[in-house]
Amino acid sequence: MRNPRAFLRPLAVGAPKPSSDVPFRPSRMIHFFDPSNEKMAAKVPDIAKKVDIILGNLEDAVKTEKKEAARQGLIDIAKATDFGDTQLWTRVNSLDSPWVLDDIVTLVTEIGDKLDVIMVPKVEGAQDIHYVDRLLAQLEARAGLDRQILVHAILETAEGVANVEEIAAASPRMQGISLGPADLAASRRMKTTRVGGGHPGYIVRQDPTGEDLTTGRATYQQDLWHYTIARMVDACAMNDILPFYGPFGDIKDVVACEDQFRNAFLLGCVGAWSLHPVQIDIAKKVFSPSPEDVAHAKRVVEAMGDGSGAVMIDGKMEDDASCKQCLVMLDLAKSLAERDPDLAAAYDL
Ligand SMILES: CC(C)(COP(=O)(O)OP(=O)(O)OC[C@H]1O[C@@H](n2cnc3c(N)ncnc32)[C@H](O)[C@@H]1OP(=O)(O)O)[C@@H](O)C(=O)NCCC(=O)NCCSC(=O)C[C@](C)(O)C(=O)O
Ligand SMILES: [Mg+2]
Repeated sequence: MRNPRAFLRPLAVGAPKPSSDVPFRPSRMIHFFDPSNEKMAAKVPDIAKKVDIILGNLEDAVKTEKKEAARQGLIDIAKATDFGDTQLWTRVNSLDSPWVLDDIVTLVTEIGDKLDVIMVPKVEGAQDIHYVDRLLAQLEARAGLDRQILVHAILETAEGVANVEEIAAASPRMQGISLGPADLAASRRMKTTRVGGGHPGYIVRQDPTGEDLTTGRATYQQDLWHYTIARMVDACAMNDILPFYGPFGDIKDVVACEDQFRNAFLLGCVGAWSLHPVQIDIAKKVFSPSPEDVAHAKRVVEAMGDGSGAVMIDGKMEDDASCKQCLVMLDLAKSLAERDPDLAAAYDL
């Protein structure tokens, strides 16, 4: 582990200095596209205007024979597109794959000035982040970049979950972590076949009221991901980096997608992935606080003055701690309002 004074020193001569703060830009959805798919790629300039983050995916969901075309496609799109204040990310191939070294070297060299964040899949411990950290510093120095490219880890192995706190703290380059429920399910040998979401078999059942065990007992579906998301949120919050729910693979089930995203939002995640254009508006809706919640937060903060003491609002006690929750809500609303004129009008801040 690096000593605290060395933590913020560049890892290569001439590399940009690490920042002590992760920029908290609006990050409600990370929209995935396959840069080797011409139809998807053609939509990127328009989609980029609607999303907070657009991500060129090079890893799973890109066919083996298209890996190099996807890498080159992302370079071409990045060079040809003005992304405005939308963040450009990529997901590179996993660190044990034959493609990742060329992914990182080529992308930083060619479009390092345009890339905000590199998402690294299947991160298992701090050692994976340290490897990417040093490599990026060397490449940034060689490319003459004046700002660091940040790193986002996907939590998608049992080992990664067990080490999530050390992953979150591994480098000042860490921007955040996403849940990868499909690979994580496989790694844990969970008996599911889905990409995120619930399962009808994962339930609790009401106690029997008499001798009859088989009828009249309600069942309640439980959330398979609660433990992992909560643990990820804590690891991120304690290190001032950002937690995200990952993908929801049942594209047609927009209702359950909204539920899964909202659970993550309420637990502390700042955003989720959109795999299909239909999921962009779901994420925008869920990860933007409602105007009612923002109005309530404003009332509480105004009534609390310097934030100490206790007051009654609408029959409920408000104090320092509820005031702090309201400030979290207002900070988010303000940063979203700066980017989104409709929200600015709705929030009236
Ligand atoms: C699901 C799929 C196959 C349905 O694709 P489709 O073509 O069948 O859908 P569609 O409804 O017919 O599409 C309508 C139009 O939208 C376009 N379109 C469709 N999607 C997009 C998109 N994302 N961005 C931009 N455009 C898109 C599509 O090309 C089409 O264009 P057209 O009208 O001109 O014909 C397709 O949406 C897709 O491939 N999405 C991305 C999938 C992906 O990135 N998966 C990897 C992330 S999840 C993951 O890796 C797991 C994780 C974390 O690692 C772990 O849990 O372990
Ligand atoms: Mg995966």
